[in-house]
Amino acid sequence: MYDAVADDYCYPNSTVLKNKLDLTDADELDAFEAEVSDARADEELPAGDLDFAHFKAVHGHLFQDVYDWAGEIRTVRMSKGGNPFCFPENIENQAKLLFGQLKKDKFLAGLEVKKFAEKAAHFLSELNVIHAFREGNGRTQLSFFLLLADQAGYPIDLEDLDPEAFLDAMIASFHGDEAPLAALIQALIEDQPD
Ligand SMILES: Nc1ncnc2c1ncn2[C@@H]1O[C@H](COP(=O)(O)OP(=O)(O)OP(=O)(O)O)[C@@H](O)[C@H]1O
Repeated sequence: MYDAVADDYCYPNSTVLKNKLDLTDADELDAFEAEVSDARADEELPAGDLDFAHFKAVHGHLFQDVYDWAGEIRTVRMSKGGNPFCFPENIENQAKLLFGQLKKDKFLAGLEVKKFAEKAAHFLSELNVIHAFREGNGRTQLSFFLLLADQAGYPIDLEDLDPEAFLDAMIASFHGDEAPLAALIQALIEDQPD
């Protein structure tokens, strides 16, 4: 749940996001959203160049059944747990910088595991600060990270991810400490069966 309450994305006098099924009950929407985005995540994700357009396409794929604005950046300010994300008017520019750096870094290919984990943690942390979408950022970040890791030669199985530890690490990274996130990523890679 975001700190930001009712906005134009929500039904009048409600914090439930307008959705394609017109579900107005928060629990029903959560359940539907979880089910269909999981199913979409199991499908082949859109192909792309690991750029911002690709990232948005992944969000569009995961949430196409739920929101009209799937794949489109948000237009409202948001925060979580008191932590403010990028203002909407700065999202495009910040994303251009972040994805530009990723390209300069050759999409993190050819790095030994520790370096890859550090760089990937930094990328994920910055991506989270941008928080491009009104909803679905966490799931899109993870799906995109899997594509990135796969292409860099480090295929990862998310079954092995501890969601609570991951969330704590993401929040720590928001406050500038990327070490727990890097350690989690490194452990995920090292724990993969050969
Ligand atoms: N207090 C916080 N400060 C900074 N970032 C946070 C905080 N709480 C959660 N996050 C980040 O925001 C993501 C969730 O964003 P959002 O709710 O848009 O995504 P989601 O896919 O709908 O939800 P989830 O990731 O919980 O399934 C988390 O995965 C985490 O990376």
